[in-house]
Amino acid sequence: MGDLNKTFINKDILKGATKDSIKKLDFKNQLKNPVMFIVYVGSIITSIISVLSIFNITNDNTPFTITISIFLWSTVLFANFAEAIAEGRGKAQASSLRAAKKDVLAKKLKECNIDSEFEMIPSNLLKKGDIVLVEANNQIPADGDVIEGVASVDESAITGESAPVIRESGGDRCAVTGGTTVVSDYLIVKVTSNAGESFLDKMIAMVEGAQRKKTPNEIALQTLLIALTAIFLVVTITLYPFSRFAVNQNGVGSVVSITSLVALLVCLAPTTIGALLSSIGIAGMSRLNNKNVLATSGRAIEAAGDVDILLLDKTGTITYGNRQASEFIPLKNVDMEEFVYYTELSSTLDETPEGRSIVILAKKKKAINGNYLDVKNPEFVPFSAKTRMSGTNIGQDKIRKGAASAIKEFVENMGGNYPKECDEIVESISKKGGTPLVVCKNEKVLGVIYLKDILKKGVSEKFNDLRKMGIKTIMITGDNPLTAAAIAAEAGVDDFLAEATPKAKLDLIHEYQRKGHLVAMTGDGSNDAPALAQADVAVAMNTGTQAAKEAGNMVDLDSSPTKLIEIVKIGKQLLMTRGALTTFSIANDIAKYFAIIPPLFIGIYPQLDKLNIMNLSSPESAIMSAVIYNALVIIALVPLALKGVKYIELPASKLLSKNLMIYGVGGIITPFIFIKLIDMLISMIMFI
Ligand SMILES: Nc1ncnc2c1ncn2[C@@H]1O[C@H](COP(=O)(O)OP(=O)(O)OP(=O)(O)O)[C@@H](O)[C@H]1O
Ligand SMILES: [K+]
Ligand SMILES: [Mg+2]
Repeated sequence: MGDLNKTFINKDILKGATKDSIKKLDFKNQLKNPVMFIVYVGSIITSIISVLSIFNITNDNTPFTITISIFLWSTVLFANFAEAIAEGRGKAQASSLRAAKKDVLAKKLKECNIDSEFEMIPSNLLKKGDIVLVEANNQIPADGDVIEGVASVDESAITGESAPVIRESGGDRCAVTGGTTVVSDYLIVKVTSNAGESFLDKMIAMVEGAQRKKTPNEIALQTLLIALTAIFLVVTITLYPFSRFAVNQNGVGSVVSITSLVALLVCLAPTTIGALLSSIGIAGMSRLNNKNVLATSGRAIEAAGDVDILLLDKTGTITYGNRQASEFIPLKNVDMEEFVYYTELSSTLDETPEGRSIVILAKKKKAINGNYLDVKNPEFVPFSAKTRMSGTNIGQDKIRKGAASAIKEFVENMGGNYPKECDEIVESISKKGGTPLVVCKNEKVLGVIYLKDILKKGVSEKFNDLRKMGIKTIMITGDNPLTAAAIAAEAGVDDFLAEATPKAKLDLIHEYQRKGHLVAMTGDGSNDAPALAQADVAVAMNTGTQAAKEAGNMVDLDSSPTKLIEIVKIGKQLLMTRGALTTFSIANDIAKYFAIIPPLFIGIYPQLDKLNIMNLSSPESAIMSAVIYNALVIIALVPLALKGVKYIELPASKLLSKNLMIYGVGGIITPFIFIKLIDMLISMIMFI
């Protein structure tokens, strides 16, 4: 994200996180994480016992109790720290975004025209529906839609991309973002969001994690962790009367102390994953931000890990989306002058980029032909993705331009016939990947406009990578099948759907979802919005319309059609990291079991000696070592939780067995080694 802070961790983040881990000690905050709450309560209990034993009110082992109490508090603090540091990275990103969000004076117009009267008002007082004029070198004061003008806009404050982009009224590139700057010309903008609800505000809230909700997967895992903890809680509590009973029966040993039981509970509970769970999620979000993608839903990031179908809009997504008129081709019996006249007439009021480019080309031609447009009361018929045409009515005459199939139907409905010659021109343009627009006057076809568009750079290799990841790519376009086929071949997508209406796009997604696929969709236009709203992972291009951005659950600031590769990797990595750390955490407990149970009960049941394979120096030292290890392992794993486990391209089953090997077996062995080492260290210290 451009000037967003991309550093993994720096001094300020560390400092802030340290402070926050203490702030997070408050009761209400601790309650949010039930597994860690148990440790929190345990810390309080052992602290009280420590105080009581210092004043000899109880006859507990004072150094032992104090040590346990210190390390239980550390466990809680380390868990807080893990979460705080994950949030800290987001906060650092947010503060550099805030720097882009300056209040400016806006020229609020009385009417929608450049010569209108205006008043200067601070941008934070602008409301939805206000109309503002933004001239060259001025910052756009709020999010909005361009209703007049074409200008280049510097969006680097948000995207980090230094090359200015074109923003213009009418088409899929009419949305502007508050905080960006007009570089040349002027724009008249209708404000679409109130102060405090802008895209930048939302971005800031997102990267700060303020809006992060737990995903269903996370909730399911947390429920499992709580259940495990509850079982251990019951087991531990019953051990107390049990040990009392056993001591009375056998007449040997001593009753297990409350401190030891608390320690046992904390060691058995899945505290490692409990402490790191939320930071894994926040870090995933952060990694996505670093790739210039903003996600409004954590669930979408997880879904991205399992996506197997990607639908892409053509114009504006796979191509740059500035379809420009490049050639006029009249039919044989129509002369160029007449054709140019009607082409311009069909587009004079068409505010789409296509329409405007047609007028520009017509004006160029007219400079040669010297033909002037002079009509009374034209009635404009705007373009819609459903009719796939636009035009002008003058008196009885209906002049139209649009997709060949749409014009064919129009002409035939009016009793005309659609000439074969036109089909041939349309075909030759389409085969080159161009968009043909057929022009007609009532029932008579006049000729064809050739609209050119350019493929975004480097897409075809990237689609190859998606294929390797097992993702099928399908381009969907309102264009005709031949144009679609040409662009599909050039871009290297697996399949395409042509002449798609917004509803057809939506239906296609429904169909795949019904068959059990997880569907991602990338699009930029208002006509993509319904499909984006339905897709499991919906990436809107930043260059796209407000409607598309609102319907999606992610915005790609780079407007790259292949950004999904990165998104999928981050999604997979997030799921893998969570799985790996859960496995590790639970495997760890097996070793702790062997470390703690034998020394705890050996006094009562000498037979337990056989289980004492770790041969730790004393029961107290064994319990302390297990608790210290349990605390330190959280800190040790923070970097892994933040960075994520390494992503490798392997089939899911192989990946699972590989991870089970590393984190499962590793999780059993590691604590044996470290608990033994800590125990040796403790007995050395005691000896000194
Ligand atoms: N201004 C216009 N006037 C008349 N017809 C148009 C205009 N713009 C586009 N068309 C026609 O309508 C078709 C659908 O355009 P639309 O922009 O809705 O496509 P889409 O569904 O967004 O897919 P894509 O983004 O790939 O074009 C175009 O292929 C073109 O033939
Ligand atoms: K534990
Ligand atoms: Mg489009």
